[in-house]
Amino acid sequence: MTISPLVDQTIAAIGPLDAAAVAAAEARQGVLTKPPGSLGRLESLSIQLAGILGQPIPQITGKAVIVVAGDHGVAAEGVSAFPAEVTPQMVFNFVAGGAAINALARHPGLTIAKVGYGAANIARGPAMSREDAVRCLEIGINAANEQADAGANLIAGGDMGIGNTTPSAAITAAVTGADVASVTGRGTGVDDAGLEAKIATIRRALEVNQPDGSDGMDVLTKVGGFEIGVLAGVMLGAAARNCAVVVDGFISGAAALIAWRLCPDIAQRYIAAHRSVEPGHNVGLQAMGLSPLLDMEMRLGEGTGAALAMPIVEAAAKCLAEMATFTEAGVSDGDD
Ligand SMILES: Cc1cc2ncn([C@H]3O[C@H](COP(=O)(O)O)[C@@H](O)[C@H]3O)c2cc1C
Ligand SMILES: O=C(O)c1cccnc1
Repeated sequence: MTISPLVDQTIAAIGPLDAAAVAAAEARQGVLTKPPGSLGRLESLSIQLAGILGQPIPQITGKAVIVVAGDHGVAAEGVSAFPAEVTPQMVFNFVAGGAAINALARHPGLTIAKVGYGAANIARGPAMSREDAVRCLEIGINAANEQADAGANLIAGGDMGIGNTTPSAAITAAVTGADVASVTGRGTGVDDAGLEAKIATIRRALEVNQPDGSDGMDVLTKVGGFEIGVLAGVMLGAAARNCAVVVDGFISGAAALIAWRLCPDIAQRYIAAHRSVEPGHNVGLQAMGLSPLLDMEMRLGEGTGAALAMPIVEAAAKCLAEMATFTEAGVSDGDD
């Protein structure tokens, strides 16, 4: 399948994990001064990181959260508890440093890479043209490359886009085959009637568009969104640079599903940060074989869950790097 030279090259650069680094990290975990396995998921995380970064003792050299905003024509169907104007208003808030993600990752900066004035209403037709979908992926790849060039090797995406839990649910249903009702939540907080109407809107979007859930480009074009496409590109770009991809909440999870359909090997480079309150998030994570690190009962997006999980990933790397071995510390191991 050919998407564009940049996207094709990026996908081709994403291979399986570095097996030698994985084996070395695994062996080292076995001789550090602790009962085997006692650091639980910190151990498996450190081993996964070794494989992703291609380093027997992986080092996090920099972190980045790339927040992407997009408007959604489907907001006109009343699927959100908030009006679409909130999206650009929140972009100003991000730049001013006043959003939740600013409190967790304090380095505001704005890049303008406009795809268009919002995705079209998916309840009536496709979200975007194929050209726009390609452009989204390329913008994301370039953004990830910029961060990797600046030294980041732990990269997350974050989203802002009123209405975007609707395409995210449509994507999750299309890719996983799950029933729409099981992957649709209240987003910003729609009431019971709003939730029923939202489910009906998502069913309509899938009926009208008939996305092929095995084809990431088809899903993005028909029931995606601009920020979701850019986030999928960020993930592809980061993975191609041997960076770890920290997956945030429901919208990032939907983007991760699209990138996974474009490149199945990428899932090994995903670290699921947290379990969103949105029920579809866990469905998507499970389809990719991922288990989230945290359950903070969050449902915000913006990369907030990913930012919270990053110190845990760093802790995993530090334990592997900095702990003494039984021999070094003169501590008797279990065989003595
Ligand atoms: C003030 C505000 C800040 C946000 N930051 C992220 N979201 C999140 O909520 C929205 C998705 O929910 P729905 O599909 O129900 O519209 C997205 O903008 C998402 O980024 C926010 C929402 C609001 C209102
Ligand atoms: O899980 C998320 O990322 C999420 C959930 C609800 C609304 N916005 C984002």
